[in-house]
Amino acid sequence: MLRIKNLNKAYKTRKVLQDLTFNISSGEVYGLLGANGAGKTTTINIICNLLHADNGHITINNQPISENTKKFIGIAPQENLLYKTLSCAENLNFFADIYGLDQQTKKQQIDVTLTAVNLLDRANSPVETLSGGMQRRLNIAVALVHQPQLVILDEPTTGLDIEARYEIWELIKQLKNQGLTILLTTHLLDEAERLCNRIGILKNGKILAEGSLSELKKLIPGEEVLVLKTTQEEEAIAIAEKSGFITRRYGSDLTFLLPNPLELKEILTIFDQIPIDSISRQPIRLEHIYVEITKGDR
Ligand SMILES: Nc1ncnc2c1ncn2[C@@H]1O[C@H](COP(=O)(O)OP(=O)(O)OP(=O)(O)O)[C@@H](O)[C@H]1O
Repeated sequence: MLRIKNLNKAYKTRKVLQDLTFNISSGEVYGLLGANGAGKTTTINIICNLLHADNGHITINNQPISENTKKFIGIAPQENLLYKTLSCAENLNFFADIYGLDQQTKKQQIDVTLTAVNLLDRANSPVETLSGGMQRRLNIAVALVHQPQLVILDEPTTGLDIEARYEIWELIKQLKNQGLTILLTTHLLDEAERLCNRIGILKNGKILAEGSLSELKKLIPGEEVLVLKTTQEEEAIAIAEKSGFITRRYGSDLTFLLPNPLELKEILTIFDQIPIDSISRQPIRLEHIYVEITKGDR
């Protein structure tokens, strides 16, 4: 549905997108994962025709991005785009008018989207009386009201408490189950892991790796992660490397990538010469993949 090929964008001499290439198929939730400044918002602004790339190709439904393709896209920006003194329904009415919905479709779509984001009972409440989580859900409703084919959610849970975050995740899962195509940008790895069919890891305006979680796992030289707490870290590293483990640090945690899964008994035998405060085996997660993939490109 969305095809992006060799997109480049620079602000003066600063290259922000460098041959950016990725596709999103219909019905897919694609996660664009990147740290602050990776180029996520710039990419979104180009997709929405708010910004022009210096060169490259970008199409939606095989049509080059233009004013005409705006109707295919719904965007929930990072900062809520809502009128605080207007009610939920009035906000949706305003945006539905911008998209040119007729009276009947508009009325119907306001009800449908308020129901989808679980705010029908707050239809007449002014936005300023809603919680932060509710406002974020309404911000997503604005993106849905004109029945777009592609919905862009730009860091939809940033700044929300965990309960509100769970509500947004549930909402995104529902939209996914309805077959909506979604581009989700986030720097929250567990968010991408939970919600996305495919993930692109973006750094300095380049996709460093892309695929489903299981495809990305194959890029990692390990089957399992071992987190070890010991007062004798140097000795632990020497022992581990002799056994073919790969040493990594995630924050202050001493961690090893194990090329093959081992029984805990076998692991304890390997480290039996040093004191161990704690040891835990974990499956490879997106967090580990992200660090592995981005570390060589810092
Ligand atoms: N109008 C601008 N003029 C100059 N530089 C800009 C402009 N907009 C963005 N940048 C720079 O381009 C880079 C990419 O920014 P962008 O906002 O696309 O990143 P992002 O991945 O969305 O980051 P964040 O998660 O912080 O929103 C950053 O280094 C940013 O400082």
